[in-house]
Order: sequence, then C-alpha cells, then structure tokens
Amino acid sequence: MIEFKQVKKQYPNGLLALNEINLQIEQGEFVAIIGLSGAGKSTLIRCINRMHDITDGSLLVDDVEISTLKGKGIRQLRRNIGMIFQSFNLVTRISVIKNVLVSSVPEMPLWRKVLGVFTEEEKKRALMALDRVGILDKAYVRVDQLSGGQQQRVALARTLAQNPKIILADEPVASLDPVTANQVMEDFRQINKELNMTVLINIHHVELALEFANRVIGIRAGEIVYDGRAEDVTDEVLHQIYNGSVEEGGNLSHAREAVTN
Ligand SMILES: Nc1ncnc2c1ncn2[C@@H]1O[C@H](COP(=O)(O)OP(=O)(O)OP(=O)(O)O)[C@@H](O)[C@H]1O
Repeated sequence: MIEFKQVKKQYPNGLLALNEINLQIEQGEFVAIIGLSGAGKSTLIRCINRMHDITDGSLLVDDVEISTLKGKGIRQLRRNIGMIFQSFNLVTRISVIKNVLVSSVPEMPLWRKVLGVFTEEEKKRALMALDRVGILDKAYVRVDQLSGGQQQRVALARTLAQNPKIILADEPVASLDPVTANQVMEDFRQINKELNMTVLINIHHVELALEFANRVIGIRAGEIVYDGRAEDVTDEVLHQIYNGSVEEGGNLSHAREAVTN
C-alpha cells in the first residue's frame, strides 16, 4: 500500500508543488493522475520512489516511512518500484535484451554489466518479460531500429524483469500515436490484472485515463480535487480538475477532447 499523510512538497525556490496530500492506494490498483500542466502530477509520483523528497507529512510504502530512508534503504525501495518515462530512457545503441538485462538487476556488479555476463536465469527472465509485452521477436534488434511504441514496450519489459510491486509511469504514452498509445495502455492493464502490480500513471489523455484506469485522481495546483472511480468522472469533475479551462456548457466528450488535444 502507498499512503500519503498530509504530504507537502515545496521546491527550494519556494514553490509549493504539493499541499496537504492525503491518499491511500492499495496493492493492485490501476490509478490515473490527471490535471493541468504544472498541477503537480510528476512531483506526486516522483516522491514515491524518492526522486523527489517531501518537505512535510508522511509517505509510507508497505508500512515503511520512506521519507527518512538513506542510501541502502532507498535502493531497496527502488527495487520494488519500476519507473516508466515519456522518453523511454533506453540505451538506443545496444540490443533490446541487453537493455532489459542491464537495467533489471540494479545490484549487479558493474564488471558483469560491462562484460555482459548474465546468468541463464536472468536471460530467461528478460525474454519472458519481452514476450509478455509482445516483442520477443525484437530481442536481438538494436533499440534505435524500433518504433516509439516498441521502445516503450522495451522500457516496460525492463521494468517487468525487475519484478516490482509498483509501476510509476510519467506520461508514458504522450509521445505515441493514438493507436500505439492504446496498445501500450492495454499492456499496462494486462500487467496490472495478471501480475497484481500497482500501476500509477500520470496522463494528459483524459479519454485513455477513463478507459483504462479504475481510479482517477485529479490534481489542481498541488491539491487533490477529485479522487474516485473512473466511471464517476463527469463534466463537472473535469471542469473542477482543469480549473474551468474546459468551455462552459460543453458536454463530456467535448470537455475530454478539449483537454486531450
Ligand atoms: N525542480 C523544480 N524546482 C522548482 N519548481 C519545480 C521543479 N519541478 C517542478 N516544479 C514546479 O512544480 C509545479 C508542479 O510541477 P510538476 O512537474 O509536478 O507538474 P505536472 O502536473 O507533472 O506538469 P506536466 O503535466 O507539465 O508534466 C510546477 O509549477 C513546476 O513548475
């Protein structure tokens, strides 16, 4: 379980990016976080793996207070948390499988990574992860020869091979075309359902958020203004989350179009 209690995050320049955040996310939930640019979505998910530090309150992951963890504790926390970025963060000049192998075993000694010495078990795990996201046939292809959607799947496979309990995804489909974005969201859904991994996604595409997530959290100016089931998100809720930026009187589909375009 992930638990935020009265969490605040103030950046050194004084900007209060998160204010009084209270949240509980159970193991196995699929949550989409939506909100305007600058609302605090990235900050919120990045506090969970300590890419950012909170400045007040308490943040627990599986009952461990993570805000006070130091070196070894942070590494241990990150072993259980996979992170997916909009820009994939892959080494593009090496093969798909090498990307999965190198990054999926964080505690591996550097010499083994450099020489590419991997056990049969590690290779099997990497190949299984690639199979799960449908790109096993690309295992020995260089990453720079893949499409954006395929690269995001490599990133997902790399995270899966790490066998995390939680996957944090920061705008994972923002640079993909609509069809590919749907497919990658489908991968997240399958992983969430079959492996019971918690999935927490920051996403600008409201339609995708509502279609794939079970729970939606709406953030506005660092505060949670909606937390509920995706099917309960109405025009009014969108209006509230998007600060009235959605045209008055527009119906839900117009509202969604306005905020997804
Ligand atoms: N390192 C930083 N130092 C100071 N302010 C920051 C820093 N990172 C983010 N901010 C500010 O904190 C606020 C929240 O930013 P955040 O990136 O979390 O928003 P977001 O909702 O993820 O936006 P986007 O959808 O554009 O990625 C913004 O006002 C942003 O400018």
